Amino acid sequence: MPAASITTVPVPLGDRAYDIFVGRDLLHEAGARIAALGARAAAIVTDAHVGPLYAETLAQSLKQQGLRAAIVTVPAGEATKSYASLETVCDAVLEAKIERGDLVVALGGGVVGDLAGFAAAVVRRGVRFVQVPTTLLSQVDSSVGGKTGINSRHGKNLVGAFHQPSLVLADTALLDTLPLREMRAGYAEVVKYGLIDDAAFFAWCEKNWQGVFAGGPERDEAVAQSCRAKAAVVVRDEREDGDRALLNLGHTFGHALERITRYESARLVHGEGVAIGLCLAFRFSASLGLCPEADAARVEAHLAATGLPTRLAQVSGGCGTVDELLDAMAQDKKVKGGALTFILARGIGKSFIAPGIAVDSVRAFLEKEINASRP
Ligand SMILES: NC(=O)c1ccc[n+]([C@@H]2O[C@H](COP(=O)([O-])OP(=O)(O)OC[C@H]3O[C@@H](n4cnc5c(N)ncnc54)[C@H](O)[C@@H]3O)[C@@H](O)[C@H]2O)c1
Ligand SMILES: O=C(O)C(=O)C[C@@H](O)[C@H](O)[C@H](O)COP(=O)(O)O
Ligand SMILES: [Zn+2]
Repeated sequence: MPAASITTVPVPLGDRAYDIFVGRDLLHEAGARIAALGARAAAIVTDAHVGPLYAETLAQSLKQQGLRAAIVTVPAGEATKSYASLETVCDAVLEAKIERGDLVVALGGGVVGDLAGFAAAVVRRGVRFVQVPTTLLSQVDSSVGGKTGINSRHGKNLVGAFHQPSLVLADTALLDTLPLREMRAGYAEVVKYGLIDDAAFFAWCEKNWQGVFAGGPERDEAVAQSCRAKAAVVVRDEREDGDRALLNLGHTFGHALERITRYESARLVHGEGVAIGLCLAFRFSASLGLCPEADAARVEAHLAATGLPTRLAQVSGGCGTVDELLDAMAQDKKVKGGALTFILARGIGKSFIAPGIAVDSVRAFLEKEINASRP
């Protein structure tokens, strides 16, 4: 049998440089790659869905390399990015006697990665961590770039730290067990890279999305290309002093919806918020005369074709009032001097950072969007 092909994406961040490996069946050989980091023990943090599927394979692979491995399991879902779960994970990592030279290994989606990464950032004032992302979203986005954190009742990801992983192992075969809803959610972040600055990649997505979902070679290609795109931005601007904010395309609206739906995964998951947010960002840009209406329509048509929500009316249990949406957006991390910053677009692949957006123009746009969706 020919060896499965593995793509390596370097993230050259000086003394925080690391590699992302993308390919099928990386989990079985994960122990050797992780052991090469020189730790003696690892705390594998996972969730209640992923743990039973993959944690034992990873633990065995680590043990074969002579590492001590403990497994810490948290509940699945966005509500787990909380102060309470942070305490649970930090205590469990300490209980497992993980030293500074050891590792926290995040085995799961973005929820586990963000939570475990933040625990690693603060336990003993910083231990190293490895990302083993198991959702499409975490393989193409959250495992790369070092943003870690939890949610607050005030808003998404408002408590956190930049803490880069030491290694990312994206085993695309693990996505074979991912529910379709979560595959779609992750796909919204794939499309985002095309919309930011790569119109050719967006066109590739329109043509190849079914292969990505089905697990053909297109899946590995989409994951590797997304990681290359994200790594390039992170290397330019690790701590979001400038360009990195482009990765927030669709998120000012999306994060507001996640707060309004109280981080209840049954109502809305992050990628669905991003899908609606991407469409809103393009329609808002069109309403300001910045972007052709046809481009906004093309974005919506593609996301809708994959089964993603694209309109506020599709938020289960309601999207809240305009005032509630604006109130949630006021806590966005891109706010400067009280003014909103949006990522807007002059067209597909032509996104830009737009500071100082008047609240009144956002209000008028949202009123129109909400009224348009009334029966
Ligand atoms: N740090 C970053 O840069 C960054 C980037 C994007 C998103 N995020 C964050 O990531 C989170 C969303 O991550 P997500 O979409 O991966 O959600 P998630 O972690 O909640 O995972 C989605 C669901 O899929 C299940 N699951 C995971 N892998 C599976 C597998 N292989 N087989 C079967 N089930 C599996 C999980 O248990 C969960 O129920 C949000 O909190 C978001 O804010 C962070
Ligand atoms: O890595 C980034 O930078 C991103 O903005 C990627 C986003 O997809 C991700 O959802 C991120 O967590 C949002 O960051 P935040 O700073 O707005 O919380
Ligand atoms: Zn995101």
